Amino acid sequence: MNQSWHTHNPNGKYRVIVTKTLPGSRWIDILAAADCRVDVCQEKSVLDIETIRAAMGNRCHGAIGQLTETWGETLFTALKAAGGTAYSNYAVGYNNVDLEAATRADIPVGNTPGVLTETTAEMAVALTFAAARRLGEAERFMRAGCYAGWLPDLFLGNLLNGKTLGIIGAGRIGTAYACMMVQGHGMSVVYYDLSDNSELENFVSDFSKFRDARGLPPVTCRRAVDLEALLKAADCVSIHTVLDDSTHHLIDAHALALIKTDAILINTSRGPVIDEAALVDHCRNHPDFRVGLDVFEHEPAMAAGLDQLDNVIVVPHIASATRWTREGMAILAACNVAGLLRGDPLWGKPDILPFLGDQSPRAIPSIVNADELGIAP
Ligand SMILES: O=C(O)[C@H](O)CO
Repeated sequence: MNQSWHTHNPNGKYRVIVTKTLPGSRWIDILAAADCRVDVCQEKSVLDIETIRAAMGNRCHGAIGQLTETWGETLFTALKAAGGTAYSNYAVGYNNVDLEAATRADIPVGNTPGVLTETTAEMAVALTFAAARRLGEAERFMRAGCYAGWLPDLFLGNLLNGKTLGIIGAGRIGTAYACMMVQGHGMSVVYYDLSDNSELENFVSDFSKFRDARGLPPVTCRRAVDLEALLKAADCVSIHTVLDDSTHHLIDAHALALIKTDAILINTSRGPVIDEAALVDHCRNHPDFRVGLDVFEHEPAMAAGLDQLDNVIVVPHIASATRWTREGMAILAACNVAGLLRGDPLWGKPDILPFLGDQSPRAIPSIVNADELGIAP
């Protein structure tokens, strides 16, 4: 351990390493109250596997890692050998974690659901409007001193009200985003998912009745028969799926060619769901096609040419970046590790917010390989 690590509660019985400083301080109190010594890496750069393994040394009971790190066979074997029995990702997504390797090492993997839902959905909304109304281009134009007076055709964009929204992945975040766009902007929804989302369908149907009573046109929600049907129907496609083998490059050149040429494409899930080189080509050839990206295929790099495209707005993977959410993620990750080390039961309820109250429940909020390990409630 060198000076880039900071230690809290040095005499704690368990040793937990945390590979980045996390927002807030309550997460440290939670781990300290569970008798953990907490070693926190102060480096901003992404830690490689060797550095993390060296930090574990031969005594490490738990770890909190980042979505930018590859947690696979090497690290889980090392964690187990160091006496480790607990890992939590500081993220809801866990495509950076080899769950089979963790399960083989008998290590439960925690994640941080429930506190990112609205925050990420709000960013998807922000990107949708930024793309539809060309905010990036218009702001660059203003800052460059190009504004010479109001014009009838200056930066004409797309009206979303009354249009069709295509949701790829109607889970927690996709559903929250869909509700915001239906309720706020009168959009109808077509979604692509492995299962029916009757809650979303019922919400839209009830909201349509509310609109009807006010003399407003109906809104509808239906599950697409396949991805092709969604891509052809939508005026705005927003990606909310997990990244796995089945969704890698789900949006490739062929899929892009099916989307309306003046539609909007938003991605706040994981970069590799889109073939980014194909997207650059598509945007070059279709200037009215507009895109908002929070995530990138080879993060932090962008595909060559992406940064030159006026019809693309890009932000640096900040969809969950509100103080409340990032502090909440830290609390959930700490509760995952503290609860595992203490031998608490799994929470098993969908409402995760009680963990953010003054007194977190004596339970483990969320373990993604609980079934595989046979520890599901
Ligand atoms: O998976 C996640 O948690 C987000 O991508 C980062 O907050």
